[in-house]
Amino acid sequence: MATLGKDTTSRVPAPTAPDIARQVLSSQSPTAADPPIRRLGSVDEVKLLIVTAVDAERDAVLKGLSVADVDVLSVGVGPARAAAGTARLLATREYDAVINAGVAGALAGRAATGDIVLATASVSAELGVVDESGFTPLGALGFGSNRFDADPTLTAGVDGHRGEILTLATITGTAARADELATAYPDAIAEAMEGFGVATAADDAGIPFGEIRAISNAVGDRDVAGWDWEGGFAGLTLAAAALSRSLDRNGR
Ligand SMILES: O=C(O)c1cccc(C(=O)CC[C@H]2O[C@@H](n3cnc4c(=O)[nH]cnc43)[C@H](O)[C@@H]2O)c1
Repeated sequence: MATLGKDTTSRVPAPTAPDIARQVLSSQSPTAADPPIRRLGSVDEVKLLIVTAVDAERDAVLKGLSVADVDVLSVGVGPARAAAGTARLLATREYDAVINAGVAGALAGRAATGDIVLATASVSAELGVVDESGFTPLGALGFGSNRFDADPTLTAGVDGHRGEILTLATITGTAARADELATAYPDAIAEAMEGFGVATAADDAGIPFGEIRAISNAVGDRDVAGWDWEGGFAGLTLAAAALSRSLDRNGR
C-alpha cells in the first residue's frame, strides 16, 4: 500500500557541481561582525594586503607566508565582491600595495594544474558591448579601461607563468567559449573572477596591484567535480612562500 506523508527512506540526491564547489571552497562573504582577519604583524606595521575570494584560499596563502606586516583576508567570490571588499579594507588601514591571490582556470593548455600564474595585467573580458560584430571593450568605447597593469616588482620573487589573467563574472563552462577567449586574448594564461575588481579598488586608492593565481582546472566544458582544488591550494601555498622570501629580502 502506498504511504502518504514524508518519505523516510534514504534517497539522498547526488551532490551537484555547485554543491561540490561550495563544499570545497566553503565560500562565505565576511560580515562586519565576523571579519576573517589574521594579522601576521602588529597593526601599525601592516603595509601589504593580500585579498582572496574564499577562506580556503586565504588559509592556503597563510600556510606559505612567514613574514610579518601582511594582512590576508577573504572578501567573497566575483568581481563586484572583490572590488567592494578590497575598497572597504583599503579604507580601514594604510596599505602600500594589494595582491589578489587565489585559484584559477588555465586557458587552452597555457598552464597545468598546480602551476603558479602571475598577472602582467588583470583584464575584464566582459566589461563592454556585444553586438553582431562581436565584443567591444568598455575602454574602446571611451569609458575607462578593461585592464589594469600589475606592478611587476610586487611578484618579482615568485616563479611562474607571466601573462594576462582574465576576470569574468561568469565562469566559462563550454569549450567553445574557452576557445573564443583564448583567441581573443592571445597573451592571457588563465581566467578567474576577482582580479579586475581588486585592481579597480587598488587603482582608486592609488596603490600598486598584483595578481597571483595557482591553477585548479582547465577552462572549458564544465566539470567542477574534476577540478583539482588541492593542487590549486598547494600551488598557492608555494607562491606565498616564494613571496614571503622576497619580502624578507626586501626587509619587510
Ligand atoms: O560551476 C559551478 O557550479 C560553481 C559553483 C560555485 C563556485 C564555483 C567556482 O568555480 C568558484 C570559482 C572561484 O575559483 C576561481 N576559479 C577557479 N577556476 C576558475 C575558472 O576556471 N573560471 C573562473 N573562476 C575560477 C574564481 O576566482 C572563484 O573565486 C563554481
